[in-house]
Amino acid sequence: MQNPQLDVEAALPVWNRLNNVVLINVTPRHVPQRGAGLVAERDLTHDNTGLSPALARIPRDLVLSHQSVEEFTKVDGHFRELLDAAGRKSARIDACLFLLAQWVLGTHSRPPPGSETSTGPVHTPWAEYTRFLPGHVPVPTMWSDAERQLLRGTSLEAALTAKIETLTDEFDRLRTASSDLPFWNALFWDDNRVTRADWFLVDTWYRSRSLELPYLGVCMVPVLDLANHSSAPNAYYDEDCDEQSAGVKLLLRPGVSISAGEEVTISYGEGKAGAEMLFSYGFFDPTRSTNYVTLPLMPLEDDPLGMAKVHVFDGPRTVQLGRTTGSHSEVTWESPFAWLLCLNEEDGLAFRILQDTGGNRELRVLWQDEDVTGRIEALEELASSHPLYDVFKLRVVTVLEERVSAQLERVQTDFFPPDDENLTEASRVEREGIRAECLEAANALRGQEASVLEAAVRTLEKQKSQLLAAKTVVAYLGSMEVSQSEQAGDTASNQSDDFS
Ligand SMILES: C[S@@+](CC[C@H](N)C(=O)[O-])C[C@H]1O[C@@H](n2cnc3c(N)ncnc32)[C@H](O)[C@@H]1O
Repeated sequence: MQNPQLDVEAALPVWNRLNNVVLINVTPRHVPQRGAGLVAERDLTHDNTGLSPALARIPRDLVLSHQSVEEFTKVDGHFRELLDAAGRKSARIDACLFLLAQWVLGTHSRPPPGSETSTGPVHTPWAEYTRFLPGHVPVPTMWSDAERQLLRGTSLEAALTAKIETLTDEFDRLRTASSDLPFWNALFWDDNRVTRADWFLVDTWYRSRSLELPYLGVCMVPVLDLANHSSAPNAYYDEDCDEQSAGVKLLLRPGVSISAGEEVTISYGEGKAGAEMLFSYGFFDPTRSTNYVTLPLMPLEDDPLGMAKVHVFDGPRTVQLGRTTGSHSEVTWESPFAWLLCLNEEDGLAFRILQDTGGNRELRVLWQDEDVTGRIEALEELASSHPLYDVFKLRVVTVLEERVSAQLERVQTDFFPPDDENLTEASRVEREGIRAECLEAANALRGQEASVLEAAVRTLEKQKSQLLAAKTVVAYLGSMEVSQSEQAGDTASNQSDDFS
């Protein structure tokens, strides 16, 4: 969809006045490399005493939250029809539908002939506000195919493929479901006004501009969403629950001074991994982002219980590797799912199907004959008192070492396949139209993840050697060898019987 973007410097002050948004000593400005931002109009100081001075106040009724979308369905019958047809599958989809509908209404002010009724369509301040939002956000869902290839081998690869499939599927379903609704058919699909790229863009707005508030939950707050991120922020936001002034406030941080012309920044979340920052916001600072890498795990190939394990496990089917700043050798890992993958029937893990009086069937998990269905994430703790705990841990460490080593090899593989040895990396970048900022971000992520994975392999190898030397493990492996040679002996004697 064509999105004639409104200029924040020229037009946002008018929108603010019309919608009771108050900016105090700050103003919207274009900021180099970051799109729009908020900038101090004069020197600001918080001397650590008294209340934090407010820099912006946004009324609560402007906030786009799950609750506000629900309330909106009560006044706009057309929108209610749209949400019902889309199936109300998640708060994110509903919020994105609200943004899309308001954006289309804002850019095509005339609704389809005969469609105006007492119950809609309703223009909200968002119909205009969406026109201040950027037409491009540098998150990888908006990258070209060639640019996305740069992320091969990083922890983002699988997440990105899954996200693109989800968004494509959502768009196809939306199109099918709303084509039967005359109002939305005329507004969205006549002349192919709304495209798949629009749905991707709306999702990007929501992902890169929403924040979490204690009472309103995940929401988008207009104008506050112009604040850019800094790892040393000078402002923060808070919810104002006072009935008279209910809304969201941007406040100066205690002990902070901002000079006139300086940017006002907030934190998008401390301790976010580089992959998460790139995925949600389209940028990250490799020197500041936390050294976390999260890798998906699959059931072991020959595990007959693999499907059942996936079915009963509600948590993330991943391993999280973390290296804290300052320590360059040790990596901690956490993976309740790996414990479930590595325990088996002979260890005391069992599955039972329970059927209630209504005929409903449910899969339950037992550990040492005790029902632990609600506690599967604590399997390591449950197994810690077992005499073979070190043997179990050796299995987990071995599986993780293989997984991490495979990922490391992949992330270190050249991402330009050698199809033409005469072409340099630079000429390939140019030929495939890869933008410099995508190459830079992907390289930074690959470098950061490779270094965490290398350290993780070293840690896991060390843990494996220590476990292999543990008394219980030595005794267990010894007993396994004896039983294997007895089996081999039995086979050999059977064979000699056969041949005699
Ligand atoms: C909540 S919006 C902030 C307003 C935005 N700059 C705009 O033009 O409307 C978040 C987006 O701003 C940009 N951004 C924010 N902080 C940044 C930073 N520190 N470095 C680079 N880009 C940043 C990214 O594109 C991010 O997805």
